[in-house]
Amino acid sequence: MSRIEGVLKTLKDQGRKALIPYITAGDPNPDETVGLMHALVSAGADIIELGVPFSDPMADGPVIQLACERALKHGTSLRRVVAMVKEFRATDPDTPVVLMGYLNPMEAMGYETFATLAADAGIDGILTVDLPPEEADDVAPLFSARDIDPIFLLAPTTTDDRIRAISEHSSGYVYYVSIKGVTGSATIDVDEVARKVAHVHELTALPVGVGFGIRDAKTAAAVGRVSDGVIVGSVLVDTIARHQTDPAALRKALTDLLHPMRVALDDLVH
Ligand SMILES: O=P(O)(O)OC[C@@H](O)[C@@H](O)c1c[nH]c2ccccc12
Repeated sequence: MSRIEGVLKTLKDQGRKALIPYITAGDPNPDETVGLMHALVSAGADIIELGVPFSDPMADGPVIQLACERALKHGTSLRRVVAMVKEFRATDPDTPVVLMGYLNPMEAMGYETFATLAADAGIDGILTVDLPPEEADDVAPLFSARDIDPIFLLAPTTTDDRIRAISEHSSGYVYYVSIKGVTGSATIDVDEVARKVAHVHELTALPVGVGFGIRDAKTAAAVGRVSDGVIVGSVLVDTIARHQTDPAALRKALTDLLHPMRVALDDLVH
């Protein structure tokens, strides 16, 4: 059983939901990332989604675009991101890390080299934003062969046939994108998400994580009620932007945001 499957199974047995924060590696600068990852775990993260900064992040809104710019300005390469996970892994053997990224840097490195380095660093899952699962036949097996879970996105417009095909290529969990549009959008319709996620659950046995548009504890709990986990990105990245120059204030601000989400999700158990 992979580290991701293990964590999700334990949570499910406890009736709890996964809290999956996203940050961009190298933002505000590469020296901060590993410390921020540990801070996220202390605040209640079950899995960390770590973004590989990219110059043309089509699926991202302005908040994460700027994070990518900050990280790239400081020379955050894919190789360096993998090294950050290795450093994190040395002191946290338990918390799964999902690397989230666009294909271009992985392709430039070579998928096989990337998969080998990722496995060696203790990366648990790889989410390739712009790899259509139909074209994943060549890439996903390189990850699976190294016990790395390939994770794919499902959108509100994804047809049933594609949901089935995508979940066949996936392990760990599938990521349901709650809205049409880019990351960091303001509002989500929780009832609509509930209907869609219930439908996805009928088509796949994998756990379903939901992301896009979750900015507060109340929404996290409402989405957690109908899914297996919530992914929270832009609101955290925005906080990083506002506290770039003060690492202590940054960690406190991140904790103040994330911990109430943990509490709200765990309150669902009762
Ligand atoms: O930022 P939001 O709206 O909270 O959504 C999570 C999201 O940031 C994270 O999972 C993510 C960042 N970049 C992405 C690109 C595609 C899919 C998902 C992502």
